[in-house]
Amino acid sequence: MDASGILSSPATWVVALASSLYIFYRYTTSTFTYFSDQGIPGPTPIPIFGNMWNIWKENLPAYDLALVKKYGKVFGYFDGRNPNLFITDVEMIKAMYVKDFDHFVDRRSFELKTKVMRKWLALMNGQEWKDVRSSVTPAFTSGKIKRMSIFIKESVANLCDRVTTFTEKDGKIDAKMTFSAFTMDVIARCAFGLKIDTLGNEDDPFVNNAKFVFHSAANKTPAAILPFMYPNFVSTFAYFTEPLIVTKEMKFFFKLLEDVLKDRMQSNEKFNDFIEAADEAISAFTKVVDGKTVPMWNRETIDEILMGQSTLFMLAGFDTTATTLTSICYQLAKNPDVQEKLYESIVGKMEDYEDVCHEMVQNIPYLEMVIQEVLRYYPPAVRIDRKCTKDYSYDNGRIKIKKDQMVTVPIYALHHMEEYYPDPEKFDPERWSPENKAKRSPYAFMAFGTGPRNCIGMRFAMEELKIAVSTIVQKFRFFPVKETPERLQFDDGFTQVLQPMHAIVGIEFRYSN
Ligand code: HEM
Repeated sequence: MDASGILSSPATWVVALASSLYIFYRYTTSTFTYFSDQGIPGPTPIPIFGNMWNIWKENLPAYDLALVKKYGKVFGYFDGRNPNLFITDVEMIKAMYVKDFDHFVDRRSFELKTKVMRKWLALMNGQEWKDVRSSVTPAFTSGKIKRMSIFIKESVANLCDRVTTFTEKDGKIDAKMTFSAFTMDVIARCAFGLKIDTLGNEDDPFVNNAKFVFHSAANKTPAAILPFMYPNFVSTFAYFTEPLIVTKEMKFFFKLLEDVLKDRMQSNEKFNDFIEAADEAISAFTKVVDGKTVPMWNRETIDEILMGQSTLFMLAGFDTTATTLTSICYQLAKNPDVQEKLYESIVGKMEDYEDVCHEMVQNIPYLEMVIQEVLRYYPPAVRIDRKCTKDYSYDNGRIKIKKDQMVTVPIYALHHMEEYYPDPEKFDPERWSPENKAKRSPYAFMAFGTGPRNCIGMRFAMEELKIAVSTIVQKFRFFPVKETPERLQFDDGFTQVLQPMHAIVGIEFRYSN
């Protein structure tokens, strides 16, 4: 038979198809003995999906907790064909996220090519990440945050007006909606230099575009897990895949910032916001070339880095902080003793101050304890990960981690482990008294991550939370109403940030108001 005869034979096509399927099958399953060869337990993976089949329909916090309960503190998991070691062992967390950080500098990344997003700190790798992180860090010093606290206070004043209206009209609030409007207002002011009436104006393009960016329906479809299972596919076919991530709503914010930066170039005004602080910090970052100290980047690159961090500020800071405030409000409604004790602590501190301000919120131990317990109970980021950048061995070779392997800490599950937090489903701020805190490893609390790649916005977030809580708890009292759920529920789906649902609580003015 000649070549054309062979090609047209059905048998050839059957063999070719069967061989392709076999090769594909082998490709998607060839890694599946990676953990069992090391004696590490874990759920059984299936071809193509690994352990991620149906995860987009799950409730991620409950899913992770069930895995930890079943397989223990160290287990193997597969994102598609990619091994991912899940750890809730505090010594391992310390080793990989802090002590041997130089093996785990990177986070999972999708190598985006789109301008601005490719400069997002959260997605950058290696030396580039180190440079940008070092250059942006001075924008988050206590002094810079104090300057930005003025904007937070203005937004809190708007929040109180809005809550007053709800109190008079309905006697209850939808906490997530109310606090989302507030955190968006803070971000518009601090990261975009804009004073928009976010709280009152639902038609504002800033609000509408942000809503779309944050409430992507894709989290509940298999599309959400594609970049996790096959990141190289997403990078290789970036032309087709990136428009799914870089939507026109996202581009709205890039354009907005570009315009803000252009305006600022022509102005000598001082703004005291994040853009200004970050611009100063990034522009001042230097390198040494031929013995001479010169700026690290040219103006064009500085603008791109700046826009990257401002848009990331919005993505990383909006929902996380709104979810935390919602959870605080819910727990105060459900725990009146805690609420009263918090009220007394804040009012006691106010004796030395005319108004809630940066200095006033710095040292209120019980406020800190309540926020810590809320972040323990409901950590907004469900999981964090690191990518191994150089082969690594733990505990004298008992566990081997190869370059490119992922290591994940399921934060929600870690925070609900009996071993670290006895009676973990009990909301108890006393866990954070200095004596109780000293008994526990600091690595059992990961709400802001840990090590050199932890949350860069942590101090800003804490400032925002403390100013908002200190102000509203003095004026209002929260309590459960018939719509308040027995347990706070979170939306299903492969979401990176907890999404509280039906967080309706009653609200009344304090008598002293
Ligand atoms: C309650 C509020 C917040 C929580 C719970 C939170 C939590 C986290 C967590 C868990 C991480 C990963 C850390 C790790 O991998 O070790 C992270 C990273 C990050 N967060 Fe936050 N965050 C909050 C607010 C903010 C705010 C307000 C900003 C911006 C000002 C921000 C900016 C970032 C950035 C840029 C990163 C990536 C850092 C890097 O890769 O170097 N976050 N955050």
